[in-house]
Amino acid sequence: MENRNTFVAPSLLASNFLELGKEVDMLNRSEADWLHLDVMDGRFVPNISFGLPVISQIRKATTKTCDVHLMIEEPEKYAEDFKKAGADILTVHYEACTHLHRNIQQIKGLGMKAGVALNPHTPVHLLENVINDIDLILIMSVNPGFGGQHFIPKSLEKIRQAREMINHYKAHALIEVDGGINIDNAGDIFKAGANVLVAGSTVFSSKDPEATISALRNA
Ligand SMILES: O=C(CO)[C@@H](O)[C@H](O)COP(=O)(O)O
Repeated sequence: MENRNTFVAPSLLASNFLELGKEVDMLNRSEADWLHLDVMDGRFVPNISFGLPVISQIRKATTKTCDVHLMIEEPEKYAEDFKKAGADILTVHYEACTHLHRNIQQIKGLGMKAGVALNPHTPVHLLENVINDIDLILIMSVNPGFGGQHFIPKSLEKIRQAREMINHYKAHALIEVDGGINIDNAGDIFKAGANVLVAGSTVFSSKDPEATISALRNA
């Protein structure tokens, strides 16, 4: 990860899958820091997106960080496969992991950065016992499963709480925020303490996605 502490990670969920190669080329040219890849299993969330073969192809087409967000049950069964597919960061959901500490160790043992995502109803303090073990907290600012939803305002308070917890425990985890992010709220989200903004529809439905990525990054 580069020596900057604010990043933008466009979510390919909102891209044109028929033109995936061109979309990745656009992201390669852009100031996007990471590519955010949403994997949904139709069980943990009520939607199915894409999986390992698509991520392997994207990996071959970019040198940018591949930030994989698993919205799946039993993520431990697939961690090794996602490493082989090219994930740099693997994020699992707190709500999907009975043995979260073990799952984090597994991901790090495979050589990836480990993230933990929190659904909107899940309190931040539940990560206290693993905060020094993880590289990233992903605060979901919408209920996971779909792009194009509205940012849940309470998420700003959760970002502040996460920042306080990281400072208190002298942890190094980055705070990533995902869902309903646009040019108008990006500045407040960074100000609350976020490091990484994930944006899907704001980037891919924009007339000039590259300019939108730069604007988000400088918000
Ligand atoms: O993980 C998810 C949805 O579950 C997100 O990454 C969305 O893809 C973000 O989309 P927008 O809200 O930015 O359209």
